[in-house]
Amino acid sequence: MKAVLNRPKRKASTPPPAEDAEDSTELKLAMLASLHSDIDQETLMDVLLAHDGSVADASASLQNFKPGGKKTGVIGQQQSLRHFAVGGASSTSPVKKKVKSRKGATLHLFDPADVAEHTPCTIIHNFLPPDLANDLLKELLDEAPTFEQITFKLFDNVVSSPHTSSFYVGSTSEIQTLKTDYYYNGSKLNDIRQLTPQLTKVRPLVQDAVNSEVQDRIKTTYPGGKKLKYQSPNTWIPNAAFVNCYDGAQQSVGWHSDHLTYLGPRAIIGSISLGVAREFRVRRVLPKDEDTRRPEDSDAEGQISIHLPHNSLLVMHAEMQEEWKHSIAPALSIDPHPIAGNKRINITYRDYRANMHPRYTPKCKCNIPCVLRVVTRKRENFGKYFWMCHAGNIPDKEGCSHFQWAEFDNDGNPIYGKR
Ligand SMILES: O=C(O)CCC(=O)C(=O)O
Ligand SMILES: [Fe+2]
Repeated sequence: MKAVLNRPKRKASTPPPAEDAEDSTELKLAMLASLHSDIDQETLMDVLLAHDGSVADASASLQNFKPGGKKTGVIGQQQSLRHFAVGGASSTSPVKKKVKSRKGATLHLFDPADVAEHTPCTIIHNFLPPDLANDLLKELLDEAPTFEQITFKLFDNVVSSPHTSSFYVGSTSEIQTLKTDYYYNGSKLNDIRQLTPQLTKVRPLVQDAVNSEVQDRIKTTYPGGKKLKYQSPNTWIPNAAFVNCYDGAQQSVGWHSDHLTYLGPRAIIGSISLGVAREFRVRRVLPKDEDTRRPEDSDAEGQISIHLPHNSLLVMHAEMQEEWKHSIAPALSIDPHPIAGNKRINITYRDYRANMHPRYTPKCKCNIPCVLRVVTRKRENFGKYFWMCHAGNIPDKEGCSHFQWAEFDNDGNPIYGKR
């Protein structure tokens, strides 16, 4: 599930020490966002930078901030990057000249060909038969009032993500297993539900579409048409669905990447959007070592906004969780949806892998199964996976400093050598 910016400060630990600093900007950003939920993340980031990373100073200067001047917040300006490509709007071939993101500016993508070219995602518009999409939406709108906000520990505070969600699996025995064996942010989850009739009906359609998108992606994008190291060659089977509800323009989810602990490396996720159209922002994560940082890196980290209309399926491909972060940005305005009003429902279908069950994964000194993470800060170990203690995410608990490198075979199957 997601790593919703939930890294508390830890005491000195075993390597890689640079990971201690990981996400510190995002933590600060999340803190500011929870204090100023009406202000968009781009502005928060600018203000944070202008105050040399001091949350207190940035927050003080935001007390009198009036949202509105900088951005319209309205989705729907640009149609396709291909209109700007060499060869003009009539060209049907893919863009040859890469249009890159720029630091400080958001590149808005609406066209599936642009999304496939510039991000690790592909998108299918009008994915479900219209009536099925509406039935699924109605069913989940009925469920949503009982969803809860996810709370997480940020430094010494417990904060809530500004949206609600719930977690669904196929059978009562799976619910039981998830409740007793699995940990999220160091604790057990209580709200696990059985897949609803429409979620069950849509599941095989998502499975087929995602597997076929993955095959296409391998052919068109990865060098030599070969699957990536660690990418599973197995059929992707969505046995869990995480459902989010965003009620109104201000509800959002901060920058994060989804937890790999139960999905394994190079996880694939199929994400359906229903109701109000919102912006899904993505940005690349590059190593932050001062000495090896290249000037072009900051532009490559510029944010890209993917427009997610009602009844679209977004596939997050292999490199998404390791090398990119994503968020649902707060909007300044939204177009109400005829069925959902101001609400957006999102379903992320996921494949919980049997060989990543917590009965197999390493345990830390707190006797809790470790969380799987990936190095993103240091160029030296960039992309290497490791297991670490996440008991520190539990309010009032310290956690231990357990760390060990994680090993996988070429197909992404874990190798559990020493425990
Ligand atoms: O609402 C969305 O489209 C994304 C939700 C998300 O990132 C998550 O559930 O991890
Ligand atoms: Fe996510």
